[in-house]
Amino acid sequence: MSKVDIISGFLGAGKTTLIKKLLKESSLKDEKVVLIENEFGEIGIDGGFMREAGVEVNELSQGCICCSLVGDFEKSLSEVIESYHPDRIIIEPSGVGKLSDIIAAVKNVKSQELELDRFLAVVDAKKCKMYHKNFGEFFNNQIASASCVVLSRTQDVTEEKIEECLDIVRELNDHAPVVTTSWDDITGDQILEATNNKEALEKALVAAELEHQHEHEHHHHHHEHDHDHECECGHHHHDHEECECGHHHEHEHHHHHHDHDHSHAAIHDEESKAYFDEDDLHDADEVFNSIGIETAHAFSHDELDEKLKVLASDHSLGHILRSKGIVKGKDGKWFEFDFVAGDYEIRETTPDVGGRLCVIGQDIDAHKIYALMKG
Ligand SMILES: Nc1nc2c(ncn2[C@@H]2O[C@H](COP(=O)(O)OP(=O)(O)OP(=O)(O)O)[C@@H](O)[C@H]2O)c(=O)[nH]1
Repeated sequence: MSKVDIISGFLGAGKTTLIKKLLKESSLKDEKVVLIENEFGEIGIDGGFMREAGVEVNELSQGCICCSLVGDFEKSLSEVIESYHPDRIIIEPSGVGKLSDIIAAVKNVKSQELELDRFLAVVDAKKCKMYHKNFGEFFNNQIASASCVVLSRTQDVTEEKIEECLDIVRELNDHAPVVTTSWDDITGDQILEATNNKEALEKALVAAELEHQHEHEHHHHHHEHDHDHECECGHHHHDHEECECGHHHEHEHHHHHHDHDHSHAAIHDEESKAYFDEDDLHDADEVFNSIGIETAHAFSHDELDEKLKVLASDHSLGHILRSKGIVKGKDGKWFEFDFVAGDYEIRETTPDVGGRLCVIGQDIDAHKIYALMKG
């Protein structure tokens, strides 16, 4: 029997950091664990880090999170069970994945060998309010469907900010225990202990089912009305479906009618209006885009710092929400960096097989970003 934990959280919330902490400091370290990551981005960055920690990583291809997830993901999950018979499977969905979709996909796997154990939403206390306003469709779904909510970066914010974050969480989810203590002050075991709540799990399953039904009905409606396509082969079918003719039909982006200048401002202005209409549901790849860059350039610390500053401040590049990477430095050094909605950090690290980075955001200008970050 393999238990399944899903660790969701918006872009850069701290999912990978939390998983590492749990694997190191909690009873999970004595279990045979397989991690499944579903990265939204062209280059897997975390894979290398996690392999260092001795965990199997099975990265799924990027793409439409909602639809392609189901095919690829269920197959991947079944394969993992058959090949490894792990005690536990930890699923780290893409930051823009909807938790209710992942839960539904896991429930779809017809295996007696699976038991859903916990669904976490990691919520960045620093960005909670802004994400709630601007990306509620994705962000709120993760919180609403969670059996436990773990706030991250609470050491960086005021008590008021934590309260504000709690209010947002409680508005969406009244059953999940919420961890508000800074991760530096508690052990992985304490966090894991807080997430062992069967009653919250039952309620989360019901909440996720409702969220999913809402999505599903919407998708049907959506597809029936404006997303059916006639393929060159003469077949009529929905977007995202691989036709028997082998053609994959890119969906059309009907939703990009937003005023870009307004939205550029929106992400930096907490009081601005929500980006989406409440009832208009989207797939992640209609809303977010990403670019992966491989580079052999050796960056000086200052140069990298300068480039990340530009990424944070130059709105003509688009709304940059997340970037991470490993790049070669000068004098045999290597750097890894993390950029989350305007905040970033650069750390020295050990050499890797090649420099690579990814940038994820909304309406991003891939050419400009490439020119900036390639080196
Ligand atoms: N000290 C501390 N660092 C945090 C916390 N949460 C996130 N971080 C840092 O934030 C950055 C992003 O964290 P990740 O764990 O990579 O976030 P993620 O959710 O896995 O990111 P994606 O996979 O890109 O969505 C890293 O530099 C972390 O060290 C926290 O609560 N405490």
